[in-house]
Amino acid sequence: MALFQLYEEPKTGEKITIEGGKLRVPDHPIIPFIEGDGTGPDIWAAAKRVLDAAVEKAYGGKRKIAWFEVYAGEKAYKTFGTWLPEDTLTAIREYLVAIKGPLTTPVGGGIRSLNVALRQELDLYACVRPVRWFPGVPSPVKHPELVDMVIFRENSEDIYAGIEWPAGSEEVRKVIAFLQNEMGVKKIRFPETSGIGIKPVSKEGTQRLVRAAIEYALKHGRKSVTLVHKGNIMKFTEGAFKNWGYEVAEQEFGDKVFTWAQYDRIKAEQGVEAADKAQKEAEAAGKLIVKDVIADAFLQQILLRPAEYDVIATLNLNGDYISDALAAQVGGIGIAPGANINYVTGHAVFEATHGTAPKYAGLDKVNPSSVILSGEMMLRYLGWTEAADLIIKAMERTIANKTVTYDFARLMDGAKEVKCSEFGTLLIENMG
Ligand SMILES: NC(=O)C1=CN([C@@H]2O[C@H](COP(=O)(O)OP(=O)(O)OC[C@H]3O[C@@H](n4cnc5c(N)ncnc54)[C@H](OP(=O)(O)O)[C@@H]3O)[C@@H](O)[C@H]2O)C=CC1
Ligand SMILES: O=C(O)CCC(=O)C(=O)O
Ligand SMILES: [Mg+2]
Repeated sequence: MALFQLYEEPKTGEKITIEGGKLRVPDHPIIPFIEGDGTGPDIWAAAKRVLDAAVEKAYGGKRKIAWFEVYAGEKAYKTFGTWLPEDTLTAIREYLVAIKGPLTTPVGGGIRSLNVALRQELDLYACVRPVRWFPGVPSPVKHPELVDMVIFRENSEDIYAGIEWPAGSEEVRKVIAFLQNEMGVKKIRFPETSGIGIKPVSKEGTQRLVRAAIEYALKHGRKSVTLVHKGNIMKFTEGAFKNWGYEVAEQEFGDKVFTWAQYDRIKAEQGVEAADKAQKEAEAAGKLIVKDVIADAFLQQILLRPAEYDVIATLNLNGDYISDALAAQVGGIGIAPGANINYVTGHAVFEATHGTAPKYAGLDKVNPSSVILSGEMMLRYLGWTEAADLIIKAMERTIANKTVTYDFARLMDGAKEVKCSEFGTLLIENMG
């Protein structure tokens, strides 16, 4: 039986596979891409040229990506009458690694997020968003160079999962009646006019995310993993995230880590001096410190004391807010990349942190760096580090030359504003 109902199978290229937890990447891997809505076509066009040029330059034609266009969002709806064709999910399941532009989600009604649907359907449980500063990028803070964090955002649960019912509906009446009559809930302030959303947070979901964050931190020699939560208020979801996070750290990583839960136990038994001493010894021994902070305090501390934070592990909605807030400190979401990954199956969809920026659609104006750097993450994920390094080098040079898109140009003295496509061309020129 044919693999696809709507698409033709790619005629060139080979499948990326996974064996014993390790990706096997052929020289001509088939990589599905989704162009995206709004500014998606502009930034994707620039990104594809840059990624192809980096691979060509790094491997002199020996390696080349076999791009395979798959559809989602407005283009899918116009072409096939459906927002997210099953074929698109099949393609990503089959070829393992994909990259996408942003997709529109209407507010307050209409279709549910296709971005979230892709993450849920493919169980891409970790949303990984590195935030670093490139010298010369305009920033609202005095020391943007101190921001060097990698956010691990849980990607499959939380209030973000989309389990909710609108005010006045038959469904919401049933849920509210159940809560009031069977669960003894008396705290719904306006039951007649409330919509209800549900926030599932599980031990499995938390621990696979925190495990991925700790493994990443250990592999890359990072100093700490911070669990960011609002566990003082949402005790059994966000508070449990913190407890389960410490549990997986201690049970699975043993003496490679020192946790603040351990610190608290030593403090309770032997006093604060002994706890401080134990933490200092752990730091001196190069152990990874696993700590936690309440989300609102974290948002002010990343502005005031960013050097104290490194890898961040957090829940879905917190991670969404933190991604954009941190990106602002290093120049904005125009340069904020990301990946949605299942570290067990190897499935990964790379995408920018930002959305479709609809007011700029078709103007060839916005910054393509976010999707280009998502592609750079993808190349690294494939093990094509030489090509990835070329992109970083080109990005550093192009920004240092002050030839930048509108978002940087408006805040940079003496900058020359270039179009989205021109920025892509400059990156290619600056790879040499
Ligand atoms: N993963 C995804 O596909 C995502 C999709 N979305 C969806 O995108 C749509 C629009 O969302 P919205 O809240 O406006 O957020 P956006 O991220 O699309 O845009 C907000 C602002 O961010 C700046 N910006 C965004 N992209 C770039 C870029 N490439 N270069 C420079 N600046 C950029 C612009 O700022 P300025 O106005 O200052 O120039 C823009 O107005 C919604 O439907 C939303 O659901 C949102 C986030 C993620
Ligand atoms: O899916 C959407 O429309 C928004 C998603 C989002 O903001 C994000 O994942 O950061
Ligand atoms: Mg977001």
